[in-house]
Amino acid sequence: MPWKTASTQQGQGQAARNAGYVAAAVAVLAVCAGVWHKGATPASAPGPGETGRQTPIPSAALAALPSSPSEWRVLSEFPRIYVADGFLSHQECDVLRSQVAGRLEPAKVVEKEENKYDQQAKVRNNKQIWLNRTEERDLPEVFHILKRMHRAALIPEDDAEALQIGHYSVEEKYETHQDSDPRSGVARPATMIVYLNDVEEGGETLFPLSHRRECNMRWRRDAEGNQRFGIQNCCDREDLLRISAKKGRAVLFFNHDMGGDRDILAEHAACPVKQGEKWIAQRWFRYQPYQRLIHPLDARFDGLPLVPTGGSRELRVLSQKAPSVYLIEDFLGEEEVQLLLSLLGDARERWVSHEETRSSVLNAVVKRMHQAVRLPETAASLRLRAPGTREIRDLSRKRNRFDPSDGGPPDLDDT
Ligand SMILES: O=C(O)CCC(=O)C(=O)O
Ligand SMILES: [Fe+2]
Repeated sequence: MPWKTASTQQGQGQAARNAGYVAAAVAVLAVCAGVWHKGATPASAPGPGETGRQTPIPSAALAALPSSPSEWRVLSEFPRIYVADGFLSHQECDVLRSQVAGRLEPAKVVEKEENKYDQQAKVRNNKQIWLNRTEERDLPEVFHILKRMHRAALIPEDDAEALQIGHYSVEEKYETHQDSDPRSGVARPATMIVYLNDVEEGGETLFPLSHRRECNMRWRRDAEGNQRFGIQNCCDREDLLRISAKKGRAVLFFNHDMGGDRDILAEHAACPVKQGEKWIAQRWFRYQPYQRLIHPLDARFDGLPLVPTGGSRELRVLSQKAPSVYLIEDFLGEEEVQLLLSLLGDARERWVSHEETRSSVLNAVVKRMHQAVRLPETAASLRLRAPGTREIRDLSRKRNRFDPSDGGPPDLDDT
């Protein structure tokens, strides 16, 4: 296992330790601003509880709103790519699609060259719309989805471009590209895509990772001598990370590394749809407020736990920035708390590792912690002490490429 370092210190009685660990089932995540925000946070950025907030939704109305029971799976740590099935309900997918209402227009790319239209069609030939401020702010179904997207990415609600709804017909695609181009002043540290329908064939989101050169926008001859352009060379390859479009499935990926620089490995593409059509909702997250939209508070997920959340292990936002503080209830089960206490034994403090303990429970807890803060497993070691804390340190750039023979993501190619 990549996380390691073990040391023991003696002292402190069992009773005091137990008291300290009562809090262990609740995790408070303070996400270091330096990890997520490159440069200073603008002073004008509104935070929770500041002016502009609307009245919280009454608790009676909350029960009717769907929660997000989906678990995030880690597909890649460098770059960080996550997937959650059922992130949106089918009904929510339909609500987003219905916003399009005949407004689709050809999608554009940041382009500096002449002959823009041809170039664009070669790179990207699908259609899309951007929701407007009013739709994002005033439609409860929409803003609840947006709030959930931001909680999942651990990014403040106003740090994003408008939601896009995209559509691909047969043969429509988007060649390999990066979502972020800081040199042109377009820094999009993370992206979330939610598929709004099942695609019959094709239409996967492809991450070539270390095979980028084999998939870039050039003509190549395949084994049968056929000329194939760009991602046509890669979209049928079983050895590459391809995520098939399943209704409600979300993909979250980070376009910048943990130091804030654009990560070339986050390059990706939309494979051509072969049969059927493809609908997506896409959020491009920013480092700073972009639209200056303030969403109403939702007592299930904003602020201290006064109302029960929609489900166990839901993330509650205590503070969105400076610092970002999140709370997760029922983070550990009783059995897990007992296991951690037993690993501590008589020691006052102890660093524990999977190598040393061979504990599958510990392994699962550590993985869950990393998943919760959207950080690679190599980025920390687990220190047990009263009260229990998890330290994030050693942000080494150890590569952990997608390897299908490694267990990989289960059935991601099934539609
Ligand atoms: O549709 C997809 O799978 C990817 C879309 C995409 O990467 C984009 O629009 O930037
Ligand atoms: Fe993209």
